[in-house]
Amino acid sequence: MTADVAAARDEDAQISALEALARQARELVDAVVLTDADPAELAAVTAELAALTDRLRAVRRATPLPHEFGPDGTFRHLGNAVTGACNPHALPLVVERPATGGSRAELTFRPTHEGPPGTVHGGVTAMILDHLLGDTVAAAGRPGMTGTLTIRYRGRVPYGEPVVATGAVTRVEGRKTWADAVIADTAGTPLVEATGLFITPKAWLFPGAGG
Ligand SMILES: CCCCCCCC/C=C\CCCCCCCC(=O)SCCNC(=O)CCNC(=O)[C@H](O)C(C)(C)COP(=O)(O)OP(=O)(O)OC[C@H]1O[C@@H](n2cnc3c(N)ncnc32)[C@H](O)[C@@H]1OP(=O)(O)O
Repeated sequence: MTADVAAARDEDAQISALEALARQARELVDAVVLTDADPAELAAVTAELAALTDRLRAVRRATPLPHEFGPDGTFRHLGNAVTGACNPHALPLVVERPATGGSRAELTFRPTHEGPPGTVHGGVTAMILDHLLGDTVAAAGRPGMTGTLTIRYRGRVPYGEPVVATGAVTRVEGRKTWADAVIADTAGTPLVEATGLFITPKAWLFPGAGG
């Protein structure tokens, strides 16, 4: 085994272990939101969690996991707030890019995403749509930063039930790209609609230009 292959296997093992930790941390958050344990039990669990937090902090990175190209050549950001498999905060959203164009994701929100009673928080759905729009423009070869994001909340988004998010580019002009996205129920009824204007930074047109 060459040193390169050994290093790649070490990295794979590190990432798999981090993904497992992030999944468990999501389970923990869900358990916290729904627990009905008594105060003594809550205090005991809190003390154990404080000890675990100290153990993780003992070996600390300076920054979250980087944006990078994975072993299969595709772009990945394992620490991303929306898609990052190693980020407990992430849903995580798994985005597909259908051959017909645009982006698509099936997702199920959890009680931890609740805003109004029985309804997913509007900021959470906006975050998902922002990311899906960003992926949609990137899939069209026009990666960009969100310039504006307009949301129309048409119906309550439930948690605990699958919904589908889809996005498509609608217009391009110079470094600007507009796209629409929607979260719909499985019957196709739109619940939240979004329009975004994305601006491709000059540096991304000519990577390395720095401007
Ligand atoms: C090597 C490439 C690597 C790429 C890798 C990507 C892979 C992707 C893969 C997977 C998908 C990931 C998906 C992520 C999705 C998440 C997206 C977010 O959450 S983004 C965070 C929130 N947004 C910000 O933080 C922006 C902060 N703002 C800025 O950085 C700048 O203001 C920026 C880039 C938006 C524009 O800066 P300027 O200097 O390039 O723009 P100027 O030259 O001033 O303007 C150009 C034109 O755009 C208009 N413009 C600029 N900003 C605007 C705005 N905010 N709203 C409307 N128009 C704007 C201007 O009026 C101008 O228009 P006129 O040419 O005159 O017609």
